[in-house]
Amino acid sequence: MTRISELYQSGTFDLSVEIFPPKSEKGDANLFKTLEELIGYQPAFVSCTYGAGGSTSKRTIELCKIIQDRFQTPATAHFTCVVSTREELIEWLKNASEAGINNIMALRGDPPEGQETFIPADGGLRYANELVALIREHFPKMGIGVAGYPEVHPDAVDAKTDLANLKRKVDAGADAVYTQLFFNNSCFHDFRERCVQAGIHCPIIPGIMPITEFKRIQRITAMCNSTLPVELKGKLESVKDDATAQFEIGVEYAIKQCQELIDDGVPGIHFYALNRSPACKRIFEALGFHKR
Ligand SMILES: NC(=O)C1=CN([C@@H]2O[C@H](COP(=O)(O)OP(=O)(O)OC[C@H]3O[C@@H](n4cnc5c(N)ncnc54)[C@H](O)[C@@H]3O)[C@@H](O)[C@H]2O)C=CC1
Ligand SMILES: Nc1nc(=O)c2c([nH]1)NC[C@@H]1CN(c3ccc(C(=O)N[C@@H](CCC(=O)O)C(=O)O)cc3)CN21
Repeated sequence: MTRISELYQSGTFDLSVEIFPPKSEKGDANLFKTLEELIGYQPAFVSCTYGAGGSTSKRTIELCKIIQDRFQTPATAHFTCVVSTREELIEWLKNASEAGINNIMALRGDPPEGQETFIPADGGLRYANELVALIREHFPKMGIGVAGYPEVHPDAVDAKTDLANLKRKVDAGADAVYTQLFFNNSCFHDFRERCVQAGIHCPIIPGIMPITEFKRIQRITAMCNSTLPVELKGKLESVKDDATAQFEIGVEYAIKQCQELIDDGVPGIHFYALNRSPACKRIFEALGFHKR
């Protein structure tokens, strides 16, 4: 199956979609329905997150295997440094590789629930660049994606240091950068320009999350340190008791935002679909991507 290193060639456009491991059987059924809907748009890969505290580490591999075997679509497994020793990380990578997974999203990881700051495990890794280096050392052919922060990572000392840290990840061998979700394209443009100036030359893929619910997006943007433009927030607030109106505003906004990015020549878009298909379907169709 395709590796991230083979994507984003000039003249191509690659869609990708992100999901998370559900916590119930009902959640599983919903996820498989979502995958069936979205796979028709032939994403270059589907990525599956890795639960905080490594809670879903086996599930992430299982779901990636299902994405590849049942849905015939390349998978990218998210992978974090949280709670694992070096040896445990290598063991997980071996399992992933044996399951046929060719792509890893290499992350430091969020602190486990109830913990404010990230504390590295004894004998573990502290930063994502160390994880990238570990993967490159033991599995040199693996496709590797890393996270980039147009609005700066919440733990970062400042924007410049954060960018220097992104460069460490790319220099350690990452193939592409996937951005944290953002709603203001000018943030992305500035970020991309700063990346080039800092000597980061790999593809930078915007990460877009369609808004489907005002409450949910407020929760998620707080977690991700992403800003909702004042005007958009006001519009959503004015229909806070109308779920359908919130969805419509979210879809309209994402279509405009993505169309602008495509017109600007981005090599792909990574969609934070997060186990839901209706908004993505509407957006894909409006952008001229049609079902196979
Ligand atoms: N889909 C997912 O699962 C995603 C998860 N995230 C989460 O975002 C958080 C950060 O992850 P990453 O971006 O992978 O972490 P990272 O290790 O690249 O960066 C984390 C923080 O440490 C700083 N830093 C990085 N390398 C450093 C170094 N060598 N020396 C000193 N400081 C350094 C960075 O500036 C940043 O503030 C995690 O909580 C991750 O799980 C982010 C995007 C997507
Ligand atoms: N700091 C950070 N951590 C992440 O894990 C992360 C990011 N940023 N940025 C991009 C995406 C967004 N992620 C998300 C966001 C929301 C859900 C989500 O929908 N969670 C459910 C609850 C999960 C459950 O209990 O089943 C929700 O309704 O909020 C999952 C992954 C993963 N990614």
